[in-house]
Amino acid sequence: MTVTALIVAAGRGTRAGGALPKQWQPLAGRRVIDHTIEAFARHPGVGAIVVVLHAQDMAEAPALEARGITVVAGGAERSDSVRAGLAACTGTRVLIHDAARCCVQAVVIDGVLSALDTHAGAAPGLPVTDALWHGAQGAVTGTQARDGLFAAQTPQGFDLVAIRAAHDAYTGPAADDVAVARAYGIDVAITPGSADNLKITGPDDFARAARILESTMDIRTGNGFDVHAFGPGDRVMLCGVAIPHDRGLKGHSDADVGLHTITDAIYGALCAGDIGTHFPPSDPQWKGAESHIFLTHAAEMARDQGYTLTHVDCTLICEAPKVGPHAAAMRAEVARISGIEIERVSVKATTSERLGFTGRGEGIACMATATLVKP
Ligand SMILES: Nc1ccn([C@@H]2O[C@H](COP(=O)(O)OP(=O)(O)OP(=O)(O)O)[C@@H](O)[C@H]2O)c(=O)n1
Ligand SMILES: C[C@](O)(CO)[C@H](O)COP(=O)(O)O
Repeated sequence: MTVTALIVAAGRGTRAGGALPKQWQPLAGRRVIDHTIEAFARHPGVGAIVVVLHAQDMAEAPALEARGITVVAGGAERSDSVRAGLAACTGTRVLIHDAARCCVQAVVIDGVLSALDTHAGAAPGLPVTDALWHGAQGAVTGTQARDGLFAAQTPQGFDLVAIRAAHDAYTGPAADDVAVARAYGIDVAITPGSADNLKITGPDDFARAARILESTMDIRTGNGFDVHAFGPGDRVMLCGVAIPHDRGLKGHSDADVGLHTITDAIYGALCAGDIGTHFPPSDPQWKGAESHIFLTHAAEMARDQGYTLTHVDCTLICEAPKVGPHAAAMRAEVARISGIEIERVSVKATTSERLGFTGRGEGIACMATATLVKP
């Protein structure tokens, strides 16, 4: 059974407020929609992902498509967006999910997929546990029995052919895809929902979603420290930038002490040894190597293990050369090599007040930290 996750993200998020529609707002280190996509991308039962975007957000499409995601334009109502997305789905089953439910856990997806073995439709629901009232003008006007009532969540899963036919036959507003399915006669099982599977709707929901995501995240910090001695030369490589100097740095590779230290910080966060583990100095192929090779390797290793590099802080310790005039270029180079935004990279420098080996101008030391996050 091939399952496509259909993530609807074409709403404007008017109730949530903010400068951007809620799915594009930052939350716990990445955008809301990225958490949602990641939840399905890492689920072993999901074979393909279709994302429905608002026409004004189509500039985001190439980056999503580069991740193997199919992107289509949505419509004025949620049901229009679902219909547009269903046309692009492949396989036999579909999980229709709100981009705004970015904390969805694998166990909720598992429950829906299992129920689809015996039903044409399945969706998570939470039994209502609070007392229910009718109200008007700030006063209670009646009560409502809660027996048999559920709060509906997504993903709502269906046989693809059946839900396409149901949407084609449906007219008028629909609270969700279960309503559309039932109107067509599709039998829908209720599977276990989760209080954590909230839909970001109002401004306060961002903080709640961040707490949920952060409580399950694997957040790691690694540190690195390296030293290279000065030797003959007319420039030094620091954080990928060649800086004219009256001496060079000695080393087996290009001796870029900045990139070596950041690379070690990432390996440290991954508990993956150090630069010498992966690029032994005894191996002649790394003689004179450009150090971006090492940082690229560490950053890819982190990505392959599901981590996002969210921050790098690097401090160079030397009396000379002066780092300040080159710090912006260094940040840009570290960001480019590691594949992250420049705003996530800090490069700064200090002297050691003429004390010690750096103070005597015998070499350059460097320390760095790297933060990795896995949702
Ligand atoms: N025309 C629409 C409307 C909604 N959605 C998506 O449907 C999900 C649930 O809808 P809701 O929470 O109501 O989102 P918005 O419509 O964006 O919110 P608001 O009503 O506050 O504007 C969201 O992921 C939203 O992006 C969509 O794809 N197309
Ligand atoms: C589909 C849904 O998430 C089920 O709870 C919900 O109905 C969609 O959000 P909206 O606020 O009703 O548009």
